[in-house]
Amino acid sequence: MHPLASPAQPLAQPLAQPLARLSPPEVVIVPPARPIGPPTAQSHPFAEAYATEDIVLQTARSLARELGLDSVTPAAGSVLRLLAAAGSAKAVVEIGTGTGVSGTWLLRGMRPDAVLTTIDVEHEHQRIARRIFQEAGFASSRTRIITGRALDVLPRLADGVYDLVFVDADPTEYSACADAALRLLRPGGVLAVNGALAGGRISDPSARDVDTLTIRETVRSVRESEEWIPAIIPSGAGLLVAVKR
Ligand SMILES: C[S@@+](CC[C@H](N)C(=O)[O-])C[C@H]1O[C@@H](n2cnc3c(N)ncnc32)[C@H](O)[C@@H]1O
Repeated sequence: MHPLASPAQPLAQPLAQPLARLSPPEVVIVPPARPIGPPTAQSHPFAEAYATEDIVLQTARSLARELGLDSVTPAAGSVLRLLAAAGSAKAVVEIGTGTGVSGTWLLRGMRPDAVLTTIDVEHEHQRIARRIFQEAGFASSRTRIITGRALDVLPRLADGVYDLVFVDADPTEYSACADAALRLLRPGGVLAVNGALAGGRISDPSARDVDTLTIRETVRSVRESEEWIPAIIPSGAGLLVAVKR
């Protein structure tokens, strides 16, 4: 187990050494030779290699792998950073903290005074993410880390004040999360949903598993809604992005 993942080492305490020196060789990963994450024909190797990750992101990604989590790929992370920067994002909601890969990319695009509200049902994942955000240089005031199920937490968040909502948790809840995003976002705010290509199954009519069906329905309803200006970005597992009119 990676030292940062050990329950015996409280992540709330500051690191005594730089993160690079804490990482044993087996978890210090080199930039990928092929796309990370679920295989998709659309995720281009050059786009993945173009988005380089530092030791903090590499460590967060490595810890996610140990926990069996799929983090956003570097290319998808760079798109999230771009969306946050393009919108001068001051308030962002993330559904699915994981170990903090996507959160770190988002924070790096957000304004210096911006706050990331990140939700996850697993406290253990968030304990690691909190430490990753700290190691990435973000003050604790820059993150609001809420433990709970997305559909329980989202109704408690304020209407119309968020610049970006990123969804990367339970695919069967994607439609409900997109509906919640419409309420949470200001006009001109952006929704981004990870996994929009459903692992390459999105356009395969014979794929009728519950995750694919829900993702397909979310992609369709966002495209047909008068309230969104949508696009699919085929980076990583695929991002459904949509601007709220
Ligand atoms: C794919 S991982 C997120 C990865 C993260 N976005 C990243 O790129 O670093 C999905 C996360 O969603 C969380 N999750 C699953 N179902 C959830 C739910 N209903 N509400 C909140 N979080 C949930 C899991 O515990 C897991 O940490």
